[in-house]
Amino acid sequence: MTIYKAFTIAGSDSGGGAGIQADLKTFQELGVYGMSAITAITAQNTLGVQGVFPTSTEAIAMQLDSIGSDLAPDAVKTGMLFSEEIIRIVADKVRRYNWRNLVIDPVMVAKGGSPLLQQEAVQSVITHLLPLALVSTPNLPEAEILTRMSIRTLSDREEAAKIIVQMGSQYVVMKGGHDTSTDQVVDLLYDGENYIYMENIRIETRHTHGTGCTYSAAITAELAKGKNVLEAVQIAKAFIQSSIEDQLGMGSGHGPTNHFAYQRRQRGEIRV
Ligand SMILES: Nc1ncnc2c1ncn2[C@@H]1O[C@H](COP(=O)(O)OP(=O)(O)O)[C@@H](O)[C@H]1O
Ligand SMILES: Cc1ncc(COP(=O)(O)O)c(N)n1
Repeated sequence: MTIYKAFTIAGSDSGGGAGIQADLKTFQELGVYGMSAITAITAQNTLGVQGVFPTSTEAIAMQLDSIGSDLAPDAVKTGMLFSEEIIRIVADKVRRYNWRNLVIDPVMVAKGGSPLLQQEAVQSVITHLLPLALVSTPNLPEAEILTRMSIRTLSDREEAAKIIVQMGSQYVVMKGGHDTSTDQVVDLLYDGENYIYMENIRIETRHTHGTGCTYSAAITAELAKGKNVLEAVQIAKAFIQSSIEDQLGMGSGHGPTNHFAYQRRQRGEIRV
């Protein structure tokens, strides 16, 4: 049996709901071997981010070289990259090791409002990273910052998706979780030609810490197994939907999603 390998380049979340921890749990649940390079350590729980400690650029470059020189990932994702300097190193190594199945989650701000990307680094995401992306997964505020447009209507989303594809990302998944004006969550997948809408009932919950990380990790895991982008996004959507629905209810703030839920449902252990 072939075991496919997925690699996450992201920040550590001590609370275990987002970042590296969410990515590795998701990889494991979806049956791929997980590897990681840590760009920053965050002291974090369901109440917020108490501290951010970027990893040294030397340590980041070495982690990327360790993977690149030996463990050939089948798909790679990026999460919290924090600074322009870190983005440049990551982009350089992605090109050097020819990592093509690349998912960019342009993480900017944690749910509680703490910055996870320095403002001056936004331009490097556009210049250095998006052109390398097979898929990018901005949420609505991130898409607004990347495109410098205000996104209110579905046609605004389509226009913003077009701009992000023009920036070089082959596919864009614009996540709709932040639009709380309806009882649906609407994600949009754009491949440069077709707009595909994915709609789900909005689950009423405060436990959405790490949804974006988990969703992009699930896309990465499925790409690692050889799924095409549409298939990978559809499976990831089912994964994130189950993990929000079957709440763990941990902590007194924004709790983590339930990374066990999707597989437990597949095995019939949780009734839908
Ligand atoms: N309350 C919710 N109910 C159902 N799906 C949600 C909910 N919140 C987010 N999602 C889904 O979770 C994924 C991540 O969404 P989003 O919150 O927009 O991104 P981020 O976590 O990066 O801020 C998307 O697929 C989105 O549709
Ligand atoms: C280390 C780290 N990376 C990313 C996020 C974003 O989390 P979310 O997916 O909830 O936006 C986070 N809170 N912490």
